[in-house]
Amino acid sequence: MTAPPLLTIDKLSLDFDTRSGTVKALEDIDLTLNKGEILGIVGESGSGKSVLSFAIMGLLDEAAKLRADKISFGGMALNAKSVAEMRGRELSMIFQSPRTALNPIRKVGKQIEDVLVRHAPLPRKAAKSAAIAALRQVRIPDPERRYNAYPFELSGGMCQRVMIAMALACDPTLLIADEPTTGLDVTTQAVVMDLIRDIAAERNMAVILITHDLALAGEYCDRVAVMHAGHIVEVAPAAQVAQNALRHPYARRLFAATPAASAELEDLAAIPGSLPDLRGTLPACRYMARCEIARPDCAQAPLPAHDISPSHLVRCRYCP
Ligand SMILES: Nc1ncnc2c1ncn2[C@@H]1O[C@H](COP(=O)(O)OP(=O)(O)OP(=O)(O)O)[C@@H](O)[C@H]1O
Repeated sequence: MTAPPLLTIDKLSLDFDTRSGTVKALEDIDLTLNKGEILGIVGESGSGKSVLSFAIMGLLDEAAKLRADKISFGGMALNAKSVAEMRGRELSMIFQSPRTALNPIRKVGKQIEDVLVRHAPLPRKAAKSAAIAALRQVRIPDPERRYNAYPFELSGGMCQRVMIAMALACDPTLLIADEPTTGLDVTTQAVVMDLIRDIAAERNMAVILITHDLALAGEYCDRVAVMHAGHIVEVAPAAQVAQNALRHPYARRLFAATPAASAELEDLAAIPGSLPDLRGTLPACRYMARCEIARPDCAQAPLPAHDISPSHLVRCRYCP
């Protein structure tokens, strides 16, 4: 018998009420994540990757209107109360720009200690050695000395490792990593991604990797979900990325715009057209205005879900 998924999301939609109208940021999101699995969520800027992770983490602002048939984590319904209890413990998140996420005037070791004291919870006395162990686990050389460093004394890659140490301090079951390698040079990106992958494997921790970079997701993830304008348009085993076997016209464009193992934002801009305005009336397929195979009935709901295999799903009426 197969184990139930760690995370299940059924029919999640998210609107933001703004002065200029309702932004339909996410619609009909279905997603599962297994224990220990690494799932990449890929799409260009504005496709909804971050708001989806904020929805899972319960970090949405008051203008957000979230609806879902089901969001469950570890067999429990995730609601405002349960997610607040799990955040920082079972559920953890790292963001891009580690330098701005860290407190500039507090030693990095103390910042890890703060997390341990608040969430583990550990007494302050025991937290110092645990913080040093956490620095060692993210392969920071000479962790006893680095415990006393301020963020400005560390490189961007080291700061990101400190952020990872903080996120992992309470041994989460799910880590959401939102563009964790943005702003890092290519070698440091690989070091940080190898670290996340290795720790995930050691701890059987699930990871959601949010990225613009389809090649990176293909390399480090087990499965990849491609997002466009608030829809998940394709979910496939990551091996399909390297084999250029994604089917959705947008996913194929995204692949074509990924020149080698590292796509830059500018390369992704090579996809023709732009994201639709998410306020007002939208066609069922939000990609149709940019799509070379669209037909008039692509505007009609429902947006079909087409199973290529049990692990490969595409939401497109006409892709082969
Ligand atoms: N608080 C908010 N109020 C109104 N609209 C919002 C709000 N937060 C996000 N949005 C909209 O939701 C959509 C998805 O945004 P999101 O930040 O999740 O995209 P993204 O794919 O993560 O982009 P990026 O890669 O640039 O971070 C965008 O159209 C954005 O403008």
